[in-house]
Amino acid sequence: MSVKHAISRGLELGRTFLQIGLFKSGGRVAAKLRADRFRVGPSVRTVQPQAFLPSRYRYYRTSLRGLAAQLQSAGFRRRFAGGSPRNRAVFLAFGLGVGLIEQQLEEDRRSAATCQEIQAVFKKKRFQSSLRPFTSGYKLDDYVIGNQIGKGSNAAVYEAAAQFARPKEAESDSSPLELRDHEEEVKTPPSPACCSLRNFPLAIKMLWNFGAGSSSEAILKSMSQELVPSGPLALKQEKEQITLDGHYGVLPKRVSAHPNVIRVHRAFTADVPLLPGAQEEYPDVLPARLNPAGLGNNRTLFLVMKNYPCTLRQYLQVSAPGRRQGSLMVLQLLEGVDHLCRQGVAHRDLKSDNILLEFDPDGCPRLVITDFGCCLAQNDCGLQLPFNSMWVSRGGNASLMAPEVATAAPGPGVVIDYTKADAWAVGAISYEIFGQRNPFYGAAGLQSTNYQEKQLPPLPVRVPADVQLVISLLLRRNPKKRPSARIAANMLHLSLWARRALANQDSAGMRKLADWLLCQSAVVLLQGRSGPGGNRVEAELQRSFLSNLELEDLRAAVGFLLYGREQSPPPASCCHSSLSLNPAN
Ligand SMILES: Nc1ncnc2c1ncn2[C@@H]1O[C@H](COP(=O)(O)OP(=O)(O)OP(=O)(O)O)[C@@H](O)[C@H]1O
Repeated sequence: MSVKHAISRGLELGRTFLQIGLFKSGGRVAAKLRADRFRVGPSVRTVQPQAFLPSRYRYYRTSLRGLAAQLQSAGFRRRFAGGSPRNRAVFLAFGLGVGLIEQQLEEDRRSAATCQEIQAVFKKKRFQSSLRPFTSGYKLDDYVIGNQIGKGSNAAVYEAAAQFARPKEAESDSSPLELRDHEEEVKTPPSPACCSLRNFPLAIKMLWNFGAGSSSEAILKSMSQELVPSGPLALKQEKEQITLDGHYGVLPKRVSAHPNVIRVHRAFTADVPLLPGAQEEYPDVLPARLNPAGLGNNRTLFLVMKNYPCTLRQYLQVSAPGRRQGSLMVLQLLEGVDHLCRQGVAHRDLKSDNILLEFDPDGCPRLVITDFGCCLAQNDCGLQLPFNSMWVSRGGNASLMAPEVATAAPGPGVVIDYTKADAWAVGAISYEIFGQRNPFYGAAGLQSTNYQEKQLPPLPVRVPADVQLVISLLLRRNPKKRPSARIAANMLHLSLWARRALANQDSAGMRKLADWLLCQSAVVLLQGRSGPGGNRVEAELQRSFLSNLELEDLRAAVGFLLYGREQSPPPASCCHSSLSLNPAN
């Protein structure tokens, strides 16, 4: 080998190591794609695309660090530096490569530290529920119950009010409980629905009790999933103690408050009352005391929540969200799902009826995931459900069951992983948000068990390309190739707010992104300080993003976005690939 050849060989190796580092910066996916085109010489292990899948990727990163250390060690130096000019040349070139790797690693460390610091600042700012702490409301008599506002297959929901929850205007003294939302000026003109919400700011869900018996403990145990979104004071303390210590087993996991997840403020058992419409609409589930032919038990569970103006389904029947508003709605669902996922909960029954909707002071829809009756919230096993018998429930709504759930066959050792199942359902619901039929509904619709990705109908052209990309990735059959709710949410965040930082991704890309993150953090902190702006949907979303900031997830999101843009570059005349910062869009 000539000296010239040795130098070029050494530089090639140096470049190889550097490039692997840079690939990492562009995100695993972009790296994987570029790796297809990238090969090094025969004496060095060929870098295969799958090397960039998470575990292998980590292996390479660790190996790189080890290799860097090894190269710098005295023994290695002696071996190369002391030899012929050719060896010295190789060593120098290696040294150059290692220096660059070190530089890259240092940059990584700085970016990771920035993310951690930002996360720590925003984690401290916990989401405040709309109800102030209060001490009463643990019995049905504490509430005035109005009209029925909804009914499902397991419950009827009624509007309700309580002395301690009356609207702010009616208050002369400071009540122990009030709805914070009333503190804000609502800009929308008053409508009958709005008046009803003012008179009845709460909603009470009365579960139908067939088989749980009539003891409070048995009811709480058999309907325990409904308690997953309940706050720490939702159950009366003695009740909580019984359920925690008694032989009925422990309460399920409970998730912390989040702007896109329903909050159950009170949960109690009481005798089933005869509420408006009961005899006509659900006579069979009434107890014999109220209907001699009824099959229901005498007592049941009641949940007290905030009363929302409508469900997502009802809203979409009368409104067509624009491209930006639609994207914000999809993003909220992803944030809600990510919040559940992080706390080991899978909803398993996401559909537009189970998503409630209200408006922020700017009129932007705020989406709230509700009805946890089918959720998976195991105290120990996380999101993996042993599926050893056909009697194990996979969840609700078979049409929106992710392929890995719908196709699972029960058997010994079989486990269903729900980690990305709700994210898949968000992908399907996104079609409805953008004015399309849900492709998995109806006799002629696709089946999640056997659809092919190419059969998915196209979304309207007005849907931004990045959002189309997110939706198509969420509907990937293979959960390993599907982004998590967090990564999909990050993609939308970046598309909405980091367009400039994302443009021209190069070796300084991560630095640009880190700078943008710092600016964004400052803006969001200032918004929070300047009053009600902090309650706006966009501000809540930005806080969610920053409080969950992880470098790896961010890189994966960048990688997916770059991959999407590489696949279908936007026409020069339009900027549909990302969402303009102009809220008018
Ligand atoms: N907090 C609320 N505010 C306003 N309306 C609500 C609220 N909670 C529920 N509803 C209405 O009541 C309907 C039924 O509620 P929910 O979905 O919780 O009942 P369910 O019987 O558990 O439903 P499913 O048939 O999906 O199991 C909802 O679709 C919605 O229209």
